[in-house]
Amino acid sequence: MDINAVNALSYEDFLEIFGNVVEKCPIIPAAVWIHRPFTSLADIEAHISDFINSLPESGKEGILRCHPDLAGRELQSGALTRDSQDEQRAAGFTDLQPAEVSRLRSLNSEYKERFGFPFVICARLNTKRDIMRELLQCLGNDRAAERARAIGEVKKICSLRLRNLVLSDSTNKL
Ligand SMILES: NC(=O)N[C@H]1NC(=O)NC1=O
Repeated sequence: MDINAVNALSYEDFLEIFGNVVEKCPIIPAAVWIHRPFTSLADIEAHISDFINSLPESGKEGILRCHPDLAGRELQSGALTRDSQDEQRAAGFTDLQPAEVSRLRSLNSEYKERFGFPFVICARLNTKRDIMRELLQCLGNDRAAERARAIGEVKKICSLRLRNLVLSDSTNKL
């Protein structure tokens, strides 16, 4: 869909289509609706980013807590959102060996205990090996640094989800 088609959507249809660009946080696309008409895909992305930046630190952590664990029980039971399922598959998490699953789960638990929110990383931009390395490294960060890094990853995930839904400006020109 191009940006004109996005701007022509009803509020309900906009939320139906864009409701999960930030995992399980439909309030975010709902909040940026007020900025229509959007001038481009980058414009929608910038409004989402500004909205997230405007939240108090507790709100940012709330966004992080909406994210499922990588290779967690929801992946195993098929309870992930379609977006998450596709992203975790792309990073190779549907094909882990049992030993890799238990290692990852134990590191995820340690991380959650330390920071109070799950480890979040843009799965589409990393291999499972990168992700394991990053998770180990991040365990040494302090909470504020980790919150900021993870929110940066939420924005990358959002950007890729938006690109799946809206043609970019350069594509529009083709
Ligand atoms: N925890 C976490 O990073 N989850 C995710 N990352 C991603 O790209 N999709 C997710 O569900």
